[in-house]
Amino acid sequence: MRIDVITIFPGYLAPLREALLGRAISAGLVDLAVHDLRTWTRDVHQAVDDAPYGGGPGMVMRPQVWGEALDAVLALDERPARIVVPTPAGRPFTQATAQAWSGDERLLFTCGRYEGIDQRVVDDARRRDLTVDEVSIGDYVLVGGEVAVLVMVEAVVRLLPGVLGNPASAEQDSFSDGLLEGPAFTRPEVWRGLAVPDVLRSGNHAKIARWRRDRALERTAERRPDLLAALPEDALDDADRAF
Ligand SMILES: COc1cc(COC(=O)c2cn[nH]c2)cc(-c2cccnc2)c1
Repeated sequence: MRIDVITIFPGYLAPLREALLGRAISAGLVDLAVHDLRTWTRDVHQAVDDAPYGGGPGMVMRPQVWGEALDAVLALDERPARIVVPTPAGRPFTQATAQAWSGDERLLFTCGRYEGIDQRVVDDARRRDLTVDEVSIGDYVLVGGEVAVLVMVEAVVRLLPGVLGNPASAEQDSFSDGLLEGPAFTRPEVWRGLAVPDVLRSGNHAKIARWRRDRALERTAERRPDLLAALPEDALDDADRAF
């Protein structure tokens, strides 16, 4: 997978070259290229923003600079790219999104700052039949899209074959069965007077699986009833309902 990121703060993306993601890049599982948006400015001040039409607070990122940057970066590779715009106004980015994008050949992230990017940049790309996804990583406002890109790249790249040492861990992700993960424990058996639940040391794998499922259902019902309500009819068996 090729990943391009266009930003006015390339340094913000440095963490992508650390640890797991860094190893995925060194192993050639991911090609990462970070581009400074100001490369495509033409004025001495390298202006990337201007006042919003219609008034209102803050500034908007100029279409000319973004248009030239997108065209230039797209042209660097003939593989079709999914253009991703992180924004509070986007569709929710979920594990399902990460799963879907992990099959893409190329992702191109555009990091907006200020109040956002002139809408015509997205409109122009879409009318050229480019895939443009405006997505939100959560209902809060960040100063720029860079942090959202770190989140999304990590969620996607960890799903690529060969990236995680233990692929089972991605398959048994939280949300993979639509429920939250239950509690996890490791040694010692007793820590500060708190013991590991006996069932987990019983060696009875059926009982352990049942206990884990019950804890996941309990936690999901308590913290994310919306996820429980969204489960397909056949997702819960009689034992689940009994819980
Ligand atoms: C592209 O347009 C953007 C992008 C961003 C950065 O992304 C996020 O904040 C985000 C992404 N998922 N959840 C939040 C922020 C603004 C923005 C800032 C101030 C007021 N209004 C909007 C605009």
